[in-house]
Amino acid sequence: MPRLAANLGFLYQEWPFEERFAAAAADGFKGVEYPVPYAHEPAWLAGQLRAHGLQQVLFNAPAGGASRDAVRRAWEGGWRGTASLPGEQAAFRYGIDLALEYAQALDCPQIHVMSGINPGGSDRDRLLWLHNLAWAAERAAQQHVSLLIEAINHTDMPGYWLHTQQQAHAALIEIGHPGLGMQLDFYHCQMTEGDALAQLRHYWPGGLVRHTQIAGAPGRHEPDHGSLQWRELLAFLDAAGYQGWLGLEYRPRQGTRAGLGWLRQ
Ligand SMILES: O=C(O)[C@@H](O)C(=O)CO
Ligand SMILES: [Mg+2]
Repeated sequence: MPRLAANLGFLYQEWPFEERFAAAAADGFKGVEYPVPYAHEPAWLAGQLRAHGLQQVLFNAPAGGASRDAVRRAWEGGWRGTASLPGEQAAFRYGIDLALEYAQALDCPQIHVMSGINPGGSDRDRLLWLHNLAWAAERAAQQHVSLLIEAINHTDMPGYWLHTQQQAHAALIEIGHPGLGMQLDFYHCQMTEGDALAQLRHYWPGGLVRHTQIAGAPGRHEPDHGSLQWRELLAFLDAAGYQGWLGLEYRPRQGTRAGLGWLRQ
């Protein structure tokens, strides 16, 4: 079984965000991830991690905005990253630098960089995306932080630029920066490509999968609800010697603790 990280943006919603660290630690988690840390000061978040013996495994670069206030409002305002968006390069660079500040404070080795809602984006937008990622990867590497990209399905996030594994891997190979890797979310993969296990088998040899996330598909509930071959996926990662984390990024059907039973199966 890979190391498991509780995604505090999805799990433990019975508790206010401020209390989710304690709740996750009480259930035995050693790692946490969440998409949006920017409503809290890095020192406070670092204190929570220390107090509860947790490791910060992943968080997202800002979804948008070129100031602290704008960053705090970005997710609610519908932004989902700026990496492929023309006219947003100032926000993109501001966001990367802010994320790197948080990564230092939280001792977090990797950051997810979202590409943005860009339906019908052009070849030029693709070049911008690659250019932005290359710039950001180099900047992050100076601080020993890796950047990750994740394909997100269009049912949950219509118009999201990066939505297939093929698109992600082609971009990573083209950029060729060692500090850039793949966040393979089995839920999104199952929703888009239909067979997450086949995709994992296909792309694993490229060595670009650095982080994984899981939820049942469809529904995005516990992994044992739906068509995801979660046992086979976990067995594959074990057999392949996967050293990364598996983020539990699902909406529990009837409470987080009641829903942890699939892990004991
Ligand atoms: O899958 C997801 O939704 C997340 O991993 C994320 O970072 C964007 O919402
Ligand atoms: Mg995900």
